[in-house]
Amino acid sequence: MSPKRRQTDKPQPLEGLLGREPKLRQRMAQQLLSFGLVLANSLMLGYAVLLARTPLGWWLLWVGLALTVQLGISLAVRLGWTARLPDPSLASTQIGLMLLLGAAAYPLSGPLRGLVVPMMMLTLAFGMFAPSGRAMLRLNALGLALILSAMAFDFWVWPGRGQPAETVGHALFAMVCFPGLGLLLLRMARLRERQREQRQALNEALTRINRLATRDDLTGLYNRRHGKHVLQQALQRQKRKPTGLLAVLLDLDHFKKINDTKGHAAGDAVLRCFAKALHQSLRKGDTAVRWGGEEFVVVLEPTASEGLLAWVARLKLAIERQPLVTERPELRFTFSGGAAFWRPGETLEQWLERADAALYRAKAEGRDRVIEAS
Ligand SMILES: Nc1nc2c(ncn2[C@@H]2O[C@H](COP(=O)(O)OP(=O)(O)OP(=O)(O)O)[C@@H](O)[C@H]2O)c(=O)[nH]1
Repeated sequence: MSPKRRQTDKPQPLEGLLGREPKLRQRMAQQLLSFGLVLANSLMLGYAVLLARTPLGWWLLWVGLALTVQLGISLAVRLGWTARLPDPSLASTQIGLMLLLGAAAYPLSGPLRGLVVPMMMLTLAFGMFAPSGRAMLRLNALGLALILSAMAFDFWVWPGRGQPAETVGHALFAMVCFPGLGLLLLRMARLRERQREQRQALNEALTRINRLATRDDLTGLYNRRHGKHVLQQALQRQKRKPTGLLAVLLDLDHFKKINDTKGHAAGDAVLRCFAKALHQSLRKGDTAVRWGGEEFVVVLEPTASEGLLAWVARLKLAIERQPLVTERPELRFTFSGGAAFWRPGETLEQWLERADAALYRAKAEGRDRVIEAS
């Protein structure tokens, strides 16, 4: 089991509340933050409503609606209902509804109504979680339109309640601060987007580098260096729990002739074709390595039901079925092999030397055969 796997198997803090999957946990952490904001706003509005002698029923209605929005969205996110949506944390919907409630708080807050503008700006700060910079700007414009409408409504319903200059001051404050906050958040969204792109490019580069370091360019099989490492690992596993491991050294017959008579490109095509057949003939857990030139190493974990001969037959059949062989019969080729079971105590080099000696015998005895080392 890999260390990464073991780490995710560990119980996570607050797993029941936040979930297990990292992205879900991140979304739920956002929800907790927003829940705190709803509670703080409710308390602040309660104080403002008491001072203004606004009927308490309005405050209760406001708190009821705010908690319904908050709990409803948190529940939908936690249960994974939103996971497939373009905005899985429902940030835009939640911010939009909270802005509406924020604006509704303005006429309820009497002398403290000026506090509603920074309260709404705090809600807008959550716009950094909106799916795009454009969505965030739309929310900003919506917030400004709502608060200005709430101010106009307040002034129209209770014209004598506050100084007109005070309301104009609030409006000017909102008109400066909302777009300012929007621009700042937009800048942040762009930086995050660039960071995301750079991370993706880095991951792609790492995958490419990893492939270049471990794979053979022509055939796509493991290269010799990485193949050796994989073979050593297989040996270590055998030392702990010997289940039987068979190495087969394979070499194409008279490959030089193909190169000399049909050209180097045809030789390359034959190597690719052989690698593909090899790949098709192997089972999960078996390893194929381009050892060099036209030489390959295969490590098989033989089962009771299938031995070396059965695998060789399958490889030959796979070669016969390759389009290169069916379409260009003049490129038909054979291979020779030397096979050796690993013996306890043997090093990789000793093991492969025995396979090599068996391959030498296969060549000497007329090629197109696989011989098992004694
Ligand atoms: N086209 C191509 N040829 C390669 C590549 N790597 C090695 N070779 C050629 O493989 C040939 C190997 O030839 P030899 O070692 O003489 O072996 P052979 O002709 O297969 O003869 P036997 O092994 O004795 O059956 C050489 O001509 C190399 O140039 C490659 O990547 N592409």
